[in-house]
Amino acid sequence: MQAPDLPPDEALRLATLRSLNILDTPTEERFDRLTRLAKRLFGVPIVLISLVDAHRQWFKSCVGVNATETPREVSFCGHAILADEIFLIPDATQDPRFADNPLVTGEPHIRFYAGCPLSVGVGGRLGTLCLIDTEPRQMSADDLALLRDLARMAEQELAAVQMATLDELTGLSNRRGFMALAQHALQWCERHRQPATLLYMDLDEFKPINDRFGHAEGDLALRAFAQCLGEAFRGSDVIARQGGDEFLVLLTESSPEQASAALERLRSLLQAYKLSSARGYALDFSVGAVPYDRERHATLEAWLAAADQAMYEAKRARKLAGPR
Ligand SMILES: Nc1nc2c(ncn2[C@@H]2O[C@H](COP(=O)(O)OP(=O)(O)OP(=O)(O)O)[C@@H](O)[C@H]2O)c(=O)[nH]1
Repeated sequence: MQAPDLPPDEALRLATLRSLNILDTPTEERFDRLTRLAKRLFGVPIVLISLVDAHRQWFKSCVGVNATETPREVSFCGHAILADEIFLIPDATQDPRFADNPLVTGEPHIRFYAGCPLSVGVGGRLGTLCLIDTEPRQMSADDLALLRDLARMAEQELAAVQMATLDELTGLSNRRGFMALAQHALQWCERHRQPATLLYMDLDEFKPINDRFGHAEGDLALRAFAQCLGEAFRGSDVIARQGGDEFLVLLTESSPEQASAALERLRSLLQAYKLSSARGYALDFSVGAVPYDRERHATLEAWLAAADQAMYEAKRARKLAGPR
């Protein structure tokens, strides 16, 4: 048996998959409708929407099997996500990569497999819509086109899941997306005994920008701030717009000193933006920076509350100090 290789973009692929916060969620009619439809149209006993996680494939939707996941190393879908085209195995018993695969020699006795990769944006191939039969079979050009069409519909549903985690104005994660990504990032830091710092930021004097220059200018300012965040922090940091003029950054593998250095970078970028854009206002912010402490922060929510409180105190101190 040949276990599937890892795709070159595995890290981005897994980050995208996890940011959807879809793994281990309950069944949903919008996905089940597609697998049922494919089962009827192709007359196969098994159809799956399979998402390929680090060590397993997990089924967002499945008809014809009771399992909800299998190890990645025995999965056909692990192979199917390595290329853009449909991965077709007319008879697994005749294919040296699969003839002794336990899913072929045992339940569910796979003979035929056709998996169309599913992508969302540029995040890589997250999984497949796949057809499985216990008899060998072939696919016509029309069959292949139909499977592709159904896969595009599954991708649209996945994209809708992704949209629910994004902030439309800035393109950053929204709070929901942040909670999902931050949970994974924090677990990673815990496992690898790495420090992490949470930044809770609120723009200063943002309302006057709206009031003086209009809401559209306020939107532009929020987008400019988001852009500076993206440049100041690492690609692996979790950056989100919490709502209104509040932003969150979770810095992983970062000491408090490294977090301070990143904040200094951000202030320099904002200063440069002010000078180059000449829009008649500055973008400044108050921040609460709280290093992760497993004793004090039992949950992500508790950590966020501590950073919110620290931000509030920083803002109050700034207001007491008067205009700068
Ligand atoms: N343009 C724009 N404005 C927004 C958006 N969301 C929230 N706001 C405005 O952001 C402002 C946030 O209020 P505050 O945080 O109290 O304003 P502030 O002037 O920064 O106050 P301080 O934080 O005390 O300095 C409100 O006026 C909201 O109407 C948005 O998506 N676009």
